[in-house]
Amino acid sequence: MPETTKKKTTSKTTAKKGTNGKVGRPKNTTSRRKAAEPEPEFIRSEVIIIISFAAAAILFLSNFHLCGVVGDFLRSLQLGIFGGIGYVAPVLMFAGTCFYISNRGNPRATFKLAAVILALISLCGLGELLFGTRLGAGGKIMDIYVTAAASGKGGGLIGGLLAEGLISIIGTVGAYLVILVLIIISAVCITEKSFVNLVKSGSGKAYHHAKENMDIQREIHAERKEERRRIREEQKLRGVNLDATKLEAPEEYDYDMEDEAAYSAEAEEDIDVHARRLAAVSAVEVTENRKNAAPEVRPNPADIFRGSIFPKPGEAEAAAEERKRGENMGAAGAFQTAAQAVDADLPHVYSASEDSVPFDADDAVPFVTEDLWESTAHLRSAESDAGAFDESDDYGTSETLFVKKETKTLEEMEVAREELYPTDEDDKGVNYSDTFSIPEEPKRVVTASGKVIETDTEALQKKVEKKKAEKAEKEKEEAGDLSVVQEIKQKEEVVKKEYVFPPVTLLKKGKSSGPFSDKEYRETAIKLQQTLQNFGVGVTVTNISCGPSVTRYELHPEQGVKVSRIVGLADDIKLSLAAADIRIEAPIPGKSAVGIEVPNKENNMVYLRDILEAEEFKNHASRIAFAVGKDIGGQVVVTDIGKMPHLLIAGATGSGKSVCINTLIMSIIYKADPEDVKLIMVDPKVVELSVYNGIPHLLLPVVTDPKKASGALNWAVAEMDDRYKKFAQYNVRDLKGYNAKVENIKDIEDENRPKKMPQIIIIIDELADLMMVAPGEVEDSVCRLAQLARAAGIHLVIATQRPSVNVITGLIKANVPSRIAFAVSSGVDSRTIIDMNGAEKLLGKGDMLFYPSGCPKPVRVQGAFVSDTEVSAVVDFLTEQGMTANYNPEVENQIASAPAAGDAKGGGNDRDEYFVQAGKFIIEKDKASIGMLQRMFKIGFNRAARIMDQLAEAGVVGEEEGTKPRKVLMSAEEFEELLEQGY
Ligand SMILES: Nc1ncnc2c1ncn2[C@@H]1O[C@H](COP(=O)(O)OP(=O)(O)OP(=O)(O)O)[C@@H](O)[C@H]1O
Repeated sequence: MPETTKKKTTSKTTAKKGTNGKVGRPKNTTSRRKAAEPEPEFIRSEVIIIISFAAAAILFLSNFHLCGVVGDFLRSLQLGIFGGIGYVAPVLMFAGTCFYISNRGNPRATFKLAAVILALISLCGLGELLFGTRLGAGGKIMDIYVTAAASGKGGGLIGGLLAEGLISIIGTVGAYLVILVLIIISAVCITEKSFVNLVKSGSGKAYHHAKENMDIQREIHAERKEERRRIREEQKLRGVNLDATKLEAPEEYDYDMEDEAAYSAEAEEDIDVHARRLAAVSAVEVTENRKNAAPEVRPNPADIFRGSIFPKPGEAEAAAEERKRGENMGAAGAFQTAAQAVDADLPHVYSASEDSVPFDADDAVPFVTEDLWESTAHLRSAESDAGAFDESDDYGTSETLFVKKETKTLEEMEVAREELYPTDEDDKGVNYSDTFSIPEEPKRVVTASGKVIETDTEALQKKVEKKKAEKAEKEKEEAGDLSVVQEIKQKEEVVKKEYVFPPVTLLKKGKSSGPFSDKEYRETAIKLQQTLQNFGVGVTVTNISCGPSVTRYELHPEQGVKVSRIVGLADDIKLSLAAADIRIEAPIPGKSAVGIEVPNKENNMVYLRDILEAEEFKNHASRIAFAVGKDIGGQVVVTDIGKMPHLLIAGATGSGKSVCINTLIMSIIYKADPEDVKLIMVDPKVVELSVYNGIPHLLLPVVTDPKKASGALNWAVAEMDDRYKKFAQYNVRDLKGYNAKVENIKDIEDENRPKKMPQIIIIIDELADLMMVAPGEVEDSVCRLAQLARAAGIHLVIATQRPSVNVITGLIKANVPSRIAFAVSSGVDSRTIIDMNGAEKLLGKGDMLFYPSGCPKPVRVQGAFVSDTEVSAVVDFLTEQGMTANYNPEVENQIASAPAAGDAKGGGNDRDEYFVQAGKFIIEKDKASIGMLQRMFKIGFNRAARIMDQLAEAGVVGEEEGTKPRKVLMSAEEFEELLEQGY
């Protein structure tokens, strides 16, 4: 009985509490309590952190015997449990506590904390394996604790348990492996960085390093080749018949190995050099026999190394033949052939070469030994006597003659090359006249093959001098030009800073939308069905697509239901759903359903960053991809401006046009290099696009003056014509073809080489302002560009808030096939933009009907949003990186010098060409109105006003009278008279 009473009392109290808490208490008390609620939680966290800090400090200091008896006990406890890790355990514990408290409730933080604990345990295990004392047979686990507590070594009790356990199961090596794996796993979990990628990037770097080395090798190889070619040419100048001296190393063999793979080429090269040098050594002997016949002709050092001069008569031919036979043998064959040529003289040296196939660059080195040098000493001395080989020359020493195996590093290779070819001071040229004396009198020169050539020395001397003078003059000229060229180049270099794409982190990321409320959509669908049913229209809702700002319900009408009946019930549906506005798409293109678009209760913004990060944008092939927004199904919409090829954006003020243009420009900034895409921005509103001034994509500063704008359009027309001429010249059809062709041109040098052309996008924010100033001209330019510029890679993006027919004229409309309609006030405006109703039902704030060319019907899209702050951040990033605009002065000048719009036909102070007609018209109508002139002659306000002033000056009309029209002061006859007088 007492128990029952107690229960009752409890329940009563609970009930009371509930009542008091929720309803009974006055409102202000509740709100005060709500405000006070976070306090206990906050205080608790603070207290825990402070206490854990104090505990950690005591534990830490204990490790260093700073906390008395208790401290000593704590020390032995920590070291006994964690071993060496015990020294840092208090710090880790404190950090862990703080981390846990600040991330309470976050499962990811808990997971990370677990990973840290795992790492701690694994480290203890590793410490024990490395520094701990092993338990022998019969050893107790507590022995580890005692040892660790005393010495602080190893991994303590935890490490001991882990290490001993693992060793007993999988042995010591296994234990190491498992513990390392555990450490790596915990590191991956803590850092969330991929270990595999780390290894990959490491090996990638090694690969790149090797590749770079290979490239350098290749360059050196090319340099050598060039050097030899030059030396050969110089030799020709000296009058030595190379045809006759090329017997040992004919050109096609020696120098025409253009296409070999770099490494094998290098190997062949080395082998080749050895072979030729050896042949040279043998040639020395031969030369001795000829000494009397041609005493003055000394071999070019380079030729000695090539082994091309003075082979034994007949031997060279044999070698050439041999080589022909063994052409496919590659370097090894070459080496053998050369070796065979001297084999008879040096059998003891070359015996090693017999088993040298397959041949290898490294293998080649030992063949040319110091022994060989010693053994050929007699030959050299003979040659040196003959004056054909001088040891004192820097090319003749044993160190330089042989390429040693040690000359492997790049610098050493370079040094060796310098030594081998001392004449290689490219800039100075090869000065043979200093090295070799040219005979005073005509001489008979005997070439290697035994040919006798009569050389006219004087002529030769003159030739050399002439060549030298020519060269000096050329150098002088070049030096003169150089400063200018350098200046230009420097400028170009400054400008050609590599474009760094701004990081997407500069943009705001959208929050993930709340969970899809299935129930709510179902209810709306049922309501829809019910409403239509009430009017006798049977439909079934077949699909619901939920977009960022509207949801589309797809209805399938029953047999015999007319689509027009559903459309006619739009207002009733609106009423029953209590929706601000609905749009009916009847039928949905490509579906046998009618779509009813109902605005969402909550409008989810589509942030530009979300679209830029989407695969659709990232993987889009076009450089001028435009991140439009998300469609009704929440799918990312990305389009190619190049395919549009021109775009008209129209909508009432505040509907989102400027934001749309910003997203378009930002898409280009994030996708295209300024080398490939250039922008021209026309912003008569001044404030909208000026923020972009300075970005590298701009071809000229943002044009804010409407008069200059028509100049910019005229420039674009001229550029388009120019491009077409170039296309015709290169026989291509469009920009893509032209750029591809230009890229493949190889035979034209850099300066004259035609440059690749960028795509140009002309963005006009407010066409109406331009059309006011110079309607005729602007319309003409826009139409010309729109008709023809697609293939030339010039695209127009035109925005206007006045979708009236005198701004978006029929001509412009016909030539700008892609449209974006934002919210407009009437169906008439909607029809002006997209030739159908619908835009008047849009919700504003980026809600658009996107109607690209080739699409049968417009698609409803919620435009991406980018704020002015984000735009500024991106522009600042580009300018801070030094990527500023390199405005084209040519374009600027052209635009500045273009006649101001409106003046084009009028001309300065002169009488306007419409003066006479305007005078007659005004007299005839007896009404002097500027607007009337504008309409009649299809001219801008400025021009019409100027004509009126001229008429007033001539006395045809009176002075201005405020808002009243001017008086007409002349009759038709009087005006005729005036004209006859030559006015
Ligand atoms: N895609 C969008 N998502 C969300 N809000 C948007 C979006 N586009 C525009 N808005 C909102 O609408 C406002 C007006 O946009 P915007 O300045 O682009 O209009 P506009 O059509 O250019 O107007 P005007 O013709 O007067 O310059 C913006 O400040 C912004 O708050």
